[in-house]
Amino acid sequence: MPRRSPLKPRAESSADGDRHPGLIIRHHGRGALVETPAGNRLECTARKRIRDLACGDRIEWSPAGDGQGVIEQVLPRRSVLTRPDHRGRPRALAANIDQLLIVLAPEPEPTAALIDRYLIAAELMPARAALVLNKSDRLTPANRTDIDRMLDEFSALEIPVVRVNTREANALTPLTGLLSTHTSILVGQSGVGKSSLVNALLPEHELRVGELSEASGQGRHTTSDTTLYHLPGGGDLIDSPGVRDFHLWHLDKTELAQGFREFADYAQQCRFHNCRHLNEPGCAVQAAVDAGDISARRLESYRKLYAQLEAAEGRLGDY
Ligand SMILES: Nc1nc2c(ncn2[C@@H]2O[C@H](COP(=O)(O)OP(=O)(O)OP(=O)(O)O)[C@@H](O)[C@H]2O)c(=O)[nH]1
Ligand SMILES: [Zn+2]
Repeated sequence: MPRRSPLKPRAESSADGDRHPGLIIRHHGRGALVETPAGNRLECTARKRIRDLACGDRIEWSPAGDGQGVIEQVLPRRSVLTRPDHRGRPRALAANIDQLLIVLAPEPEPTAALIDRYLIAAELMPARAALVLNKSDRLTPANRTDIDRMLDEFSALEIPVVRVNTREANALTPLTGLLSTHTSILVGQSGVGKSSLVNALLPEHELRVGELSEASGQGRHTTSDTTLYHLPGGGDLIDSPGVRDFHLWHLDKTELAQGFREFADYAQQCRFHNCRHLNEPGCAVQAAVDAGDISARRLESYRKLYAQLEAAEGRLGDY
């Protein structure tokens, strides 16, 4: 390794030649808004061979004149969120997410089975998961007990749970804490308050969208574009209507058990190495349920999903 000359500090590039590192803030077709480590933003076009670019991708770019750049390479991703395009082929929507925040609320009434599905998605991405109970101002003596019981089951799986609302000042503090060191997305049922949370977390949201449009000089983006936001309290949020709508599109039934984190230690002890934990003899996951170490509801949820996957040949229905 040649030693760096103290007189010639490298530019912000640590890449070879005229290549510089960057982060995709937003992309549209072959173009993308790229942020440099110093926080500058420039419009770039991707080389033709780069097929699948996504918001959140770490890339290398080279200057192309006019203050614009060319994306030369996409660096390996730690995770990717895909959804089918109009032909049903998976397309990357967002990359390098490391936290899935599952938003729920007293209304619409949450179901544990739906949370299970989001948790499977998180485990398989892989990303850390946390539950965000929004509209905490709507908790009543009547609905609180059921919700607490449901959330306790997930807390026992060491999944963080926070209670927030978008109506009171400072009521988002537990959420900003969770967000601060991660690249997160907010997912959840319609009406739980995802848009309200994004607006509350990004008070200058509208302004920022305007700025981005000006920076790109293209005005090509629409409100449906997936965008990465740096949060005022630290951490990044990747958001778009498509991301919020996220659900599991494809899942192999043989992967399903990996989505139930508490099964792992027991599954190794099943009599058959390829035990499906359905009704096989010597199933250690079933034994753990009988011993009260795993929730019977979770195993039941797994079995229902397994049956659905088998019936639908690998495609999960909509949430
Ligand atoms: N009481 C109360 N209402 C809230 C809170 N947050 C959001 N709401 C209301 O809940 C409703 C749904 O909020 P949205 O932010 O549109 O929910 P969403 O999850 O984005 O819904 P979709 O766009 O359909 O996915 C709106 O009427 C909000 O005003 C909250 O903390 N407390
Ligand atoms: Zn088993």
